[in-house]
Amino acid sequence: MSDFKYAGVIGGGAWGTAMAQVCARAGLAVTLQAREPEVVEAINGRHENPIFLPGVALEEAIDATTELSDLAPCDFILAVPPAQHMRKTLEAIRPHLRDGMPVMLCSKGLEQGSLSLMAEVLRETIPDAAPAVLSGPSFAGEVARGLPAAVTVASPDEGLARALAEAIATPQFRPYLATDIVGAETGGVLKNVLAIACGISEGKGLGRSAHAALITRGFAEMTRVAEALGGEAETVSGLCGLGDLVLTCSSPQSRNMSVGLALGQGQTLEEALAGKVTVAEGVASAPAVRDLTRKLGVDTPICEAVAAILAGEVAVDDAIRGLLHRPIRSEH
Ligand SMILES: NC(=O)C1=CN([C@@H]2O[C@H](COP(=O)(O)OP(=O)(O)OC[C@H]3O[C@@H](n4cnc5c(N)ncnc54)[C@H](O)[C@@H]3O)[C@@H](O)[C@H]2O)C=CC1
Ligand SMILES: O=C(CO)COP(=O)(O)O
Repeated sequence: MSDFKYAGVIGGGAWGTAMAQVCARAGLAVTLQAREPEVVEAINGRHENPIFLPGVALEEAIDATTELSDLAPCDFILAVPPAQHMRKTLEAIRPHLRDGMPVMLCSKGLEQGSLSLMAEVLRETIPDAAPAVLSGPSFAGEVARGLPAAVTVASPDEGLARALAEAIATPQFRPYLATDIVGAETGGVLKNVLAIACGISEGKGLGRSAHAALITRGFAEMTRVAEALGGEAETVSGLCGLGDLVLTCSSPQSRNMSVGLALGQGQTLEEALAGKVTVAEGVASAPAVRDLTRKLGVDTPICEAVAAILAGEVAVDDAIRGLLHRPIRSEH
């Protein structure tokens, strides 16, 4: 049995709310910090999050607040803001955390500018935190409704990964353990960019064969990037890599895939994102992934094509033509 009894969740979006739900179902006390007072009011008063997770009845045990200081007594933190806001979020929570606080990073993105994964951002902002990563195929709506899901919980401290996993596990939410946080994070970053590619393919009506080719060649890109960053191919072959790639590339429930779908159907990026309060992380991560892989000298043609389309540097049809006209090469 884990000693963790009290979880603090930062971020009242769909995934932060779903993770608070998981923690409450696992029997933990939970405080969820959200930026929006109306989200806090709805969670505490009506046990729902109508802005980011509409239509889901939330556990009454979830206590919401706008104040990061209210997370001070927690045994561990789940950090779930959009990746581009992770640094300032961690800087803001830092004064309220005790030394060595376990922080489980649940966001999936690469920081623009620094080209840092979230664990690097954590190391720079709260150097004495004990890092962990939670990632895997898990749509917030499904998880929050109690449908089954399995994820990777990774930490270089195997004992911490186990303690966190045991604390949050329920019969519906099954964590597997890993020690490779670089691999675990890289999978989550790239699958979002690759899901945009799959959405574009779907929107253009390119068929199931193209879809399978994109997933497979995208997985090759993911593996190369993870290894170049010091992660392991075995990690990305698991839930946090291949598993999440398959999920996110296969359902318009994915915000990333649906952005791609809209682009493939001829919308501009501005049109595809118009009026959305939710985040499609691949849009912000794609240029950072391109900068990083060029720096690393890793070949990622699909991610490059997505970055170029999103930046308006190339038309969708030209990007597809470019991918299909690459020189014939060895598959492995
Ligand atoms: N929704 C899902 O099914 C899953 C999402 N994730 C990851 O969780 C992370 C958060 O995504 P969601 O909870 O889905 O978000 P969301 O799209 O439901 O909501 C947007 C979130 O962004 C926050 N936000 C907006 N502007 C901000 C700012 N300036 N500073 C800080 N926060 C700001 C909002 O308060 C809200 O919490 C992302 O990295 C995503 O990839 C991971 C697994 C599943
Ligand atoms: O990460 C997710 C599922 O594992 C959610 O994907 P989207 O952010 O594309 O909706």
